[in-house]
Amino acid sequence: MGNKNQSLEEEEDWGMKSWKNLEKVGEKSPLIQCITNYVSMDLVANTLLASGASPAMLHCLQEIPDFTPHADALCLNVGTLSPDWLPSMKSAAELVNELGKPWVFDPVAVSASDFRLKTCIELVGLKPAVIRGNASEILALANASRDTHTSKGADSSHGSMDAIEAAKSLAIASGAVVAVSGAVDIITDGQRLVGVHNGVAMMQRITATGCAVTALIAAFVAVDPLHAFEATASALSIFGVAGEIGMDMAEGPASLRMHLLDSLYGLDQATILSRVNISCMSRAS
Ligand SMILES: Nc1ncnc2c1ncn2[C@@H]1O[C@H](COP(=O)(O)OP(=O)(O)OP(=O)(O)O)[C@@H](O)[C@H]1O
Ligand SMILES: Cc1ncsc1CCO
Ligand SMILES: [Mg+2]
Repeated sequence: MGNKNQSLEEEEDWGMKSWKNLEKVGEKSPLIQCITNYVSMDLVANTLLASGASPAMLHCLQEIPDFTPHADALCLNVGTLSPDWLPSMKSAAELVNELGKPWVFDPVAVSASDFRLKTCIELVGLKPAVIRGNASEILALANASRDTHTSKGADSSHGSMDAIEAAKSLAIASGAVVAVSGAVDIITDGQRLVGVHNGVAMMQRITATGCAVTALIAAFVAVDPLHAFEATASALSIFGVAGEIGMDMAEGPASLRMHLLDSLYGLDQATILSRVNISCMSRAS
């Protein structure tokens, strides 16, 4: 009985936290600089706009000193990595660090090549506030030094539950909050661990939904930088709820993409309070 009440309170609390974070994004319209892959640029920008944030897809090294100080958060994504973008990524991350603003990292297909793996390890060294990947990516990043590469592409060949220990060890080693997306999204700071039970499987059939939710995490962390763990879980849950509502109207991936964005734009407090499903999974010892 006690436990049941406690878990009910936690669920209500997460619903309200998620709503408050989304409301703050709408009120403050944080400016999110995204250095992201070519595939994802459109969906990332439109996801941020639908949530109330303001996207800027600038990646030119010469523009970073002028522009990046105006950003409220930075999102880096290595999906279509090339050596000429790397100085921009590093310079932008270093600048936001100096300015005390958060940045969020998406290690897309981290084990596709040695160059990408080395780059991702270097970027993790630049202290992202949050790292979000699918299970294969988080496993590969956490195990990088042990050379246990398994999946080379952008899609996951593991379930998120397979990556819980990897996520915890990556969080402890990097100091970042680590999120593993999947049927249940896992979020940990190395101590706390929650699962987000929102979303629909069809979201995997739209390219760059992972990249989009990473950018949404950046917007949520921008408005609550001292609570990156809560901001990350909220953003994943809100994006999942938008997917669930979108799926009620969708006939396949293309219409889900449209309805997900419309649903994200239209979310209200009552819907969020009734649908956010985040539960405490364990406490690391
Ligand atoms: N089986 C599932 N059931 C419900 N939601 C899911 C499922 N799989 C993924 N999602 C949701 O889809 C979104 C994208 O997660 P996914 O793990 O597919 O990212 P990804 O592999 O990095 O995608 P991409 O690289 O294409 O951007 C997340 O919001 C996640 O919660
Ligand atoms: C399919 C794909 N390839 C490189 S980036 C990307 C988008 C999903 O991460
Ligand atoms: Mg991805």
